[in-house]
Amino acid sequence: MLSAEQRTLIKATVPLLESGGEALTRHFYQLLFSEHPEVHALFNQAHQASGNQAKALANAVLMYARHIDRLNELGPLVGQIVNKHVSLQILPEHYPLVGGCLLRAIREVLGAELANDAVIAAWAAAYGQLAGLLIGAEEEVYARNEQLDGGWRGIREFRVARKVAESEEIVSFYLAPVDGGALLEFAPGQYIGLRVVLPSGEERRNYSLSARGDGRHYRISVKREHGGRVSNHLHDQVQVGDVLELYPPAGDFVLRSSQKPLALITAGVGITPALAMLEQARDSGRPIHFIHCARHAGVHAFRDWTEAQSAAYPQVRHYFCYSEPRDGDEAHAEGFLSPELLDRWLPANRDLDAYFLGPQPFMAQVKRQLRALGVPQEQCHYEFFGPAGSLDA
Ligand SMILES: NC(=O)C1=CN([C@@H]2O[C@H](COP(=O)(O)OP(=O)(O)OC[C@H]3O[C@@H](n4cnc5c(N)ncnc54)[C@H](O)[C@@H]3O)[C@@H](O)[C@H]2O)C=CC1
Repeated sequence: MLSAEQRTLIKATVPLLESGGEALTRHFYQLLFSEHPEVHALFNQAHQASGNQAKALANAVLMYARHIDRLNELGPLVGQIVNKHVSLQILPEHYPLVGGCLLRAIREVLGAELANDAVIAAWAAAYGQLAGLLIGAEEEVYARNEQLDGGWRGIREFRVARKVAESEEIVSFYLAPVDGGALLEFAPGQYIGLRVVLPSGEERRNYSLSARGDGRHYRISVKREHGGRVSNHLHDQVQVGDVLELYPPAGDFVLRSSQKPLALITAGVGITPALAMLEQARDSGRPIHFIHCARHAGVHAFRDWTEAQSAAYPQVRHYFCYSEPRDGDEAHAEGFLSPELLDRWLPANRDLDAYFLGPQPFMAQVKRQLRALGVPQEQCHYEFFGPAGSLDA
């Protein structure tokens, strides 16, 4: 338990973290990777290079410091972190490594005067409290996943049963457990954790489950990322019959129970979780507005499938928008998604549930546009692939 004095010291560091938070976390990651190279695999190096991971940690630390008196008001943040950690198999032994480097980084970036012994001790206590909270919540999930039918803890081997090209840059993998056992059920919108060992070392990634599944396979659909170590490995090296190592499904970007009209608005590879969501929602009979933005038809994955869904289910409407159409490409509109298009494609009654996913500038725009169109903000849901960020900056 933190003392009142320690809480005061923590709160006093909030403005410092706000102005220098990212410098602090960047320094922290440098320390962490130089002192504990074994944790490299737990962090996607592309997110590292872009600075997103440092921003996300800065944001989390800041939120925690701001709410130190009322941790129950942290909202979805703790759940989001727990889900990410579980999907990458973060374990109790990782916390002291992170904690030690974080405290050192605070001291070195703020300087000995600002980060004096009392401040460091307060942060050590706060970190210990946060770590205890997360370790407890994560163990609950690990234990539950292990006990559920078809569940498991840690790694389970899956064999690639099918590999299907979905567009010029997205490939689906159908994965069946090598042990032939049952499959843990998941909620559409969730992702699995994948561990691969490459010549350059171990890597872990999350991939959304892109189909509701047949109870025997999970499906992931992977976009080839320029320079992406894991996506290029999956595209080029992994073939039918090969074995991949998975951690159980996780994630809280899932459909909330509702009968209101549903808008699934995606761009690029962000379409993947929305496919499974559409499958889940279509059986309920609620109206579904499936809006997808792609650069052009060549990279528009699952077009045939989406069209077949709206042909088979009258309550499903689909709209495609191409930002860089090639000659002969046909779509419902061209350019980026605009307020006018959304206005036209969404039902006139704006009391709907919207789930959107795509590149960050796209999500920021959709969020603003939905608000302007009068969709209640608490009915708008989105997720970041990789470290959480902010759409409001
Ligand atoms: N939620 C998340 O965190 C997601 C992140 N991404 C990341 O975004 C990157 C690009 O994803 P791709 O599938 O290659 O998408 P992309 O680059 O093919 O773009 C798809 C569509 O997004 C829209 N879009 C792109 N930039 C926009 C902008 N500035 N404003 C408004 N709309 C815009 C356009 O309609 C475009 O056709 C990837 O590196 C991926 O990892 C992708 C999907 C989800």
